[in-house]
Amino acid sequence: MGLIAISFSVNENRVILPSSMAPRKKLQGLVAATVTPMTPDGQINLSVIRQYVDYLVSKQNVKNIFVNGTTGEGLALSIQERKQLAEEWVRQGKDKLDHVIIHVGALSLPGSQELARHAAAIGASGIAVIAPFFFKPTSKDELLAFLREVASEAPAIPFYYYHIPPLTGVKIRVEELLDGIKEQIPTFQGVKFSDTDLLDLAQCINKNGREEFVFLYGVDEQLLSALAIGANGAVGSTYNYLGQKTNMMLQAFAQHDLALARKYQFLTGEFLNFVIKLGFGVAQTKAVMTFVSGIPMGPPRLPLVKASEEFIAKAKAKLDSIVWPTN
Ligand SMILES: CC(=O)N[C@@H]([C@@H](O)[C@H](O)[C@H](O)CO)[C@@H](O)CC(=O)C(=O)O
Repeated sequence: MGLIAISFSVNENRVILPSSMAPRKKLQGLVAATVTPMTPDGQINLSVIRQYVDYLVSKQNVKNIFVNGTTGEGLALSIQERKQLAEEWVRQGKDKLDHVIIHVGALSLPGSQELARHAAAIGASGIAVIAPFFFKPTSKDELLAFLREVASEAPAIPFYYYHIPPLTGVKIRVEELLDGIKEQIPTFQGVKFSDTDLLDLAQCINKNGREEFVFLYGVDEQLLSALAIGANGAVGSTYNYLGQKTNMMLQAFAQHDLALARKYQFLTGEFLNFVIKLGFGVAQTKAVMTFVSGIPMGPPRLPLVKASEEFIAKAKAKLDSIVWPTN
């Protein structure tokens, strides 16, 4: 990361990352959507984040993270907690990670702006924002206006739109949103596309070019299809514990070994298909990540409830039973 030395007793207006310090390496490949570790009594647990970073880098070969997103329960955290987590991830990621993207979306514009200023001040590599989803934008212009007001609070770091209509209910097509977006948001860098509408994604890539913007796909079980139409990489929950396997898929795809790439995708799909049938979400991701990494991720926050012991036993048995290609 292009970080400057900063003090972490953060006065958010004190340190603004100049554009020359922004990371030069384009965001691509895998980005782990981190879970937020919590103590058994439901407080955020910053003490394991260092271990978490080391685990991602050394065991999963994943050097990009997306903090406080869906998997990170960002919308279930207080502004203060989100800032503390962002600071700790940036601090622990320094000299180890390539990109630390902080999700700063919130239901209120001032909340989102405050988080955007904070992310810039602590040296995050970029920010991402979902569409507000209680009072929803009903048109491209309304959504763009909200995003612009957030992005302008962090004018020196890249901005990504986080498209996740299954959760936000905001179904404005990204193809439409991107038309002329650079004039409105000069820092606009790309999209985290967490939807199954591959026609929309394909149109975005076709019209804008994957060289100009970055397109990161967010439905892990369908990543190979997105790569085929030109996605630059992916942000997702499974890269926390299947990052190394998915990296093998990316490598096979890059080497035009489609048969091998498919094998990896089918096996990831076999696991996800199995757990989705059992009931799979953020709580279950925390449980899987706990048993795979050995790092205690703790329970989710209400209204989510922790995964059952039955789920954990079945998911573990399934994952252990998968025979991955040896190449
Ligand atoms: C709805 C949802 O949580 N989607 C996940 C996926 O990684 C998802 O867990 C995976 O594809 C399994 O279905 C990501 O797109 C979310 C994400 O990247 C985030 O945490 O911000």
